[in-house]
Amino acid sequence: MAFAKEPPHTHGQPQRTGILLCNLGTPEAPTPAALRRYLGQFLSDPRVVEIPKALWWLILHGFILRRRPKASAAKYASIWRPEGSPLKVWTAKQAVLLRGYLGERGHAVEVRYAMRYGQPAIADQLDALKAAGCTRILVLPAYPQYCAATTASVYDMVFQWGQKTRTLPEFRFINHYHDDPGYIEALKTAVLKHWSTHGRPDRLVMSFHGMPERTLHLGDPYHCECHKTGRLLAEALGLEKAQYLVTFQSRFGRAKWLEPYTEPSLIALARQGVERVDVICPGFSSDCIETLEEIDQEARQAFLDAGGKVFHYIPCLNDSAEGMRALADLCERHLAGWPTRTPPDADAGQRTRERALAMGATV
Ligand SMILES: C=CC1=C(C)c2cc3[nH]c(cc4nc(cc5[nH]c(cc1n2)c(C)c5CCC(=O)O)C(CCC(=O)O)=C4C)c(C)c3C=C
Ligand SMILES: [Fe+2]
Ligand SMILES: [Fe+2]
Repeated sequence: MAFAKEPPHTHGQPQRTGILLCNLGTPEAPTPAALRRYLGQFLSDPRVVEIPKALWWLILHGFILRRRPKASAAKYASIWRPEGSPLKVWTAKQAVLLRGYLGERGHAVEVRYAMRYGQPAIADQLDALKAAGCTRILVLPAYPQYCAATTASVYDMVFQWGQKTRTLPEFRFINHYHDDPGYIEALKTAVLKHWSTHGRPDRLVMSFHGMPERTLHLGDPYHCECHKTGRLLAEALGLEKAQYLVTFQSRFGRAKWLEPYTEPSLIALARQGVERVDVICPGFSSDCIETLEEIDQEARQAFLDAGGKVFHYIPCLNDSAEGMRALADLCERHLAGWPTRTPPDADAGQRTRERALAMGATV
């Protein structure tokens, strides 16, 4: 294998620090063709679908990629924004804001975002960070709970890039932050803000993305970490066990996934006479198809059709000041020992915030 040519090493080159915020990925457009490309790449990742390659290839190309792109495109069209897919719009804003928050604290860091599937690709953004003089890179997967399908898959991509690179930067990885006090506090604030205007529900449903149940038995910590997040958030809110529920959404295929499933749980609550539910999705760092369409549209309808009266969806942390502060704190701790400090440049932070505001951020 040939390594790409790099500029010759010279002493005294600038040694900068970069952060790469990595999210899942999203189609480039809400069209069947773009969905086919996106789903084709996503669902070919052996970290995501763990069944023998030849058999899965037949199922994926013979069935799934024939029907799902069209159905999914219609769902994406219902949540699409003028600037693009919500997942990408939020992730891009978070990267800009993270640089601003860290800049205000006196850390001079380059922050870029990347998508595990689609654009901007992790490899391209690592090249860009390297070209900008970053010799230290902190990788922040945008997933609070560790899961092999998501977190480890981001690492795979970074390692793949590393295998083709001669002069590797020093890497650090944030494995998870499911029990980080700042993250729990940010979720608590989001819920309390919602309740201060809308009052309290009969139940708070915390819905996390699902996984095949066998991955739990194979040792994936994801299920446990979702429950820990749920418990810590409930404790922070002073909720009793009967006042909240941890559920799993987005089941894919026929295998058993983690239970209880979100939508059937909501239907059961409605049938039990629970009038109002609030749903929050703490596993998603930004709103996306899974929250905006599956929860705020489909699950809402299912709850109301089953006799429920009031359904509130509490948005993800997105670009909220609380969420950004939690991410900045988390990064700051993981940057410890790296020479990122410059004299505090409040103006740089302010300029970055202005850029984020120009992009429509709400902070
Ligand atoms: C086998 C299939 C899937 C596994 C396993 C899976 C795990 C998983 N996914 C997320 C986060 C997201 N998933 C999103 C979309 C999405 N997920 C799957 C399938 C699996 N996910 C599909 C097919 C899709 C696309 C939408 C659809 O066609 O239904 C998204 C949103 C992307 C967006 O563009 O908005 C996120 C985020 C986690 C955290 C996870 C395991 C823990
Ligand atoms: Fe998913
Ligand atoms: Fe979904």
